Amino acid sequence: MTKTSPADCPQSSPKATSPTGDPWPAPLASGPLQARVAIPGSKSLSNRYLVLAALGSRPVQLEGLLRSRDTELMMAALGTMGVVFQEDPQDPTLVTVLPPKSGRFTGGVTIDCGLAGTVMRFLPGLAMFADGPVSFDGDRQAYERPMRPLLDGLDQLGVRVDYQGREGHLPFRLEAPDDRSWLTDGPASVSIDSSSSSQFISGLLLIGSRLPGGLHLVHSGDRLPSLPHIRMTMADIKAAGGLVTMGEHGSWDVRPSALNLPDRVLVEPDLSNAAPFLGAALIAGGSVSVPRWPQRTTQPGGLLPGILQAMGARISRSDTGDLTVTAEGQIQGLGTFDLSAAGEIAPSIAALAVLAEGPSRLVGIGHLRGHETNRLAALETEITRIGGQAKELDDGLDIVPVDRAALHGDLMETYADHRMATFAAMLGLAIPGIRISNVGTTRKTIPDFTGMWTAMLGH
Ligand SMILES: O=C(O)C1=C[C@@H](OP(=O)(O)O)[C@@H](O)[C@H](O)C1
Ligand SMILES: C=C(OP(=O)(O)O)C(=O)O
Repeated sequence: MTKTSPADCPQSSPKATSPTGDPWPAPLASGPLQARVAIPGSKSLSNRYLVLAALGSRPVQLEGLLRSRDTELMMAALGTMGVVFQEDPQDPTLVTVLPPKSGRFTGGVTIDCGLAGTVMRFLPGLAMFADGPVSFDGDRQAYERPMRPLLDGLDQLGVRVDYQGREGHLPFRLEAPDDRSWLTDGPASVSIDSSSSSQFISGLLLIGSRLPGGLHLVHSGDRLPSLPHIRMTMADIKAAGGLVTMGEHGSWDVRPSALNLPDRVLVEPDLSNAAPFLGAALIAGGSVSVPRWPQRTTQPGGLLPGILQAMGARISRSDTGDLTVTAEGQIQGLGTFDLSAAGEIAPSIAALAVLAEGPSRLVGIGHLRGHETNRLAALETEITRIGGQAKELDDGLDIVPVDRAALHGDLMETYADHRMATFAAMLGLAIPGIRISNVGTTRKTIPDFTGMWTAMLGH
């Protein structure tokens, strides 16, 4: 094991750079596919396990950890706050997390969130348990992402919040309350409107067990996206020995308890990142398999096989855990389809919808305007750019197929958004002449997207 101390952790933001030249000519599929693609670890699970391990009191070994920009940012941030990581020299995805012995995090530090929602929404809560103020900053583009509901929640727990730019946005500085005696009186009551991101709820649930009287959390908004991600947070807290329950009307109770994940935790592959690869089988025909597809999962990507089936794919599973998508190259439109549970796969579904035979109206995803970029605007612009037809709705995106002959290649923008890059690569399988600007932005959640993509195509 190589020991990494906070001082060894990269302090500057791991950047998403293009390894393959910019722009990248997206490869066309020359025929039906026959590929098996191993998908790296789940971003959402990796960053939850890193945070839960940091909140514990014993070493935890994570196996199959995603190593990409979002997890590097998380590890660098936790390292700055006093967590130590030991990485296996032969396998960087095998990492042991050693939480601070004192149970308190190092304050007086600045956290770089990059553009990672899981870093900017899961780490502010840890400032409650730091021995000094903690400042948060990130990419310029991250300044656009909503933060206020989380910080309002922390304010209700007595945290002093100082916005250093625009109110409700990064950058900001947090200082834990001096007087926490009232937190022992019973569960701390917090009420926030989490309709713009489920990550605010997850970020507060993650620290609820460490509050002396626990937490009673209420969501006051009229809709809540990405419920599977909230259930994932609850399942992971329970796996660490925490006690958390969800009420019927958007409320949660977390009992005070120690959090300790099992000594060794295996991270599932990122099922949302499987979407472009499995979707490729629908576009090009043939079959694509993904190994280690879990039988049961809390990931919203678990909904993917059903969605691809609705678009015309055949789905099969092997005894050895492969999930295989097989198709003939025809794609059915989805009609009106509520994607609120799995908004992060919307760009991949949108690419399929552009090439489908019937229309698709993706709804329940207005919150995508606060993702890495305004994804609804970005998808409309990029689909229109290549001759397709798409229209932003209040709550989603309307995609009407056009004749394939009307679709043409162009230089597609990615807006520093990994999923806009993989969306463009999917279209590039069927539309000649697509070039992708800054394809290296895929490093946010996939260490080597272009390598995996060309290998899938047999190039
Ligand atoms: O908790 C998580 O790991 C995530 C929750 C979702 O956020 P939103 O609820 O903001 O969509 C999802 O889109 C994001 O990619 C990851
Ligand atoms: C919305 C996403 O990421 P983040 O975790 O930065 O919110 C995403 O990966 O699609």
